[in-house]
Amino acid sequence: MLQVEHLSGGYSEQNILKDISFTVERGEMFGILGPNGSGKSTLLKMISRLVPFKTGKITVAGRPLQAFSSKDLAKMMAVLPQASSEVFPFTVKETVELGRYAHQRGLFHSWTQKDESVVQEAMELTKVQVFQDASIQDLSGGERQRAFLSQALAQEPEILLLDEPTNHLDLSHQKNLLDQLKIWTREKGLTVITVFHDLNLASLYCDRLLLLSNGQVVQTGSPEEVLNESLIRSVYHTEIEKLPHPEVPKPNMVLVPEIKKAGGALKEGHIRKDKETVRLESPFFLKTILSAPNGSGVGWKKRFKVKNGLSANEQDPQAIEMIIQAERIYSISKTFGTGDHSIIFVLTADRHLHYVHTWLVINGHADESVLIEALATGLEAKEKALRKYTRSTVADDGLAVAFTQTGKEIVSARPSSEVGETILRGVMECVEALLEEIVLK
Ligand SMILES: Nc1ncnc2c1ncn2[C@@H]1O[C@H](COP(=O)(O)OP(=O)(O)OP(=O)(O)O)[C@@H](O)[C@H]1O
Repeated sequence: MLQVEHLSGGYSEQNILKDISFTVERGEMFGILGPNGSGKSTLLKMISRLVPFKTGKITVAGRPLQAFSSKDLAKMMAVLPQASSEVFPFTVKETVELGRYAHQRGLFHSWTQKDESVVQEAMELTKVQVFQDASIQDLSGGERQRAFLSQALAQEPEILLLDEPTNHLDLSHQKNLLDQLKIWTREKGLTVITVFHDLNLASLYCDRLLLLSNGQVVQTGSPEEVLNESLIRSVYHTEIEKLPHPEVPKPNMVLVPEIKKAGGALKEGHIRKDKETVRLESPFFLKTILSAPNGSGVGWKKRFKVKNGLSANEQDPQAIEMIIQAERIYSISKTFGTGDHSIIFVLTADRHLHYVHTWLVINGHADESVLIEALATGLEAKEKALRKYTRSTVADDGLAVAFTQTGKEIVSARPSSEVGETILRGVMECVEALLEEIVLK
């Protein structure tokens, strides 16, 4: 539908865009990303012929861009520019009606039934009919954005060029707009080329992305290919992490603020014990993965508690609570390693080992995969130790692995890794110590 080949040019002698090439297929939703000033708007302006290019070629539906008359080009593509505070004092409906200009014929442009129905439909889709008689100057930023989108749709284009279309829109209007555009690409074959600042919206909605930096293409491809963690970090010069979206197979990029560096190393001194409870109070949040009968999952927690089933429940979203149905709780804690290279083991049980809850507090930094590895290794360690020493049946035990997310970067917690071996050894020694504790008391 659109072919851009070796495009270069700018506003003066100096080229803003340098040797840009890409193609966009009919019915595709194509996103343009890049830092401020990288040339995204300039690229849209060259495609819509608002800014001439110096060298290269743009082909639209098989024809060179220059070969289109202004009216033919307006029927082919509509542009929603970056929101501006300067607008003419037209009503919303008059503004949308301007979108029909290219479709009107004859010297005395007559307004047809078709024009009216297209305008009504465009207003309906963008939900601006309610203020169709209001002056566009009196609308909020988001309402204006929708009115101009309505104007672009009234043009009935084959290609829609959008410059940050979700700017000024609240969450539900962002979603409605992008969902609607996606439906049009699928059902009507509309081609959408859109600039995005929000990497996650681009990831969710675009079929392919183009990443610009200093007027040059850094990468084109699927969201998975373009939203590469190290590439995004180097282009945007910022700390970012890539996670899978929880519901759809698209990457989700999350900013990592500098304040997250708060923290430190935890010690056994943070643990408090008595006959009915064992508590660990961390002064900062720990990244925690939990496998427990009353709920498993990943989250940030500060307090860890094992209590006997006789005391009252506390609803504390920052806490992990495990229960032992016995009057007396036996516990053991040990530290392996030193300082910010250490693991604190805390095991709690009842006299008959019907319940053996395990906490592994790891002074170190782990990504999602290491978190999962540590949990799996912890489960394996506990099963091995308990099978060797005591029980053969599986009980309702809880296992929590918590990382301080400061200090050493842990690259693996599989059983064969250094951390994995420590987990296997530590759990075994703690089970032995726990048995001694029970026998002695
Ligand atoms: N009309 C103009 N005359 C001269 N230079 C311009 C003009 N418009 C933009 N530029 C320059 O061209 C470069 C690219 O601007 P452009 O607006 O295309 O970037 P962008 O990627 O869209 O940025 P942003 O994310 O901030 O909207 C910038 O250095 C900008 O200063």
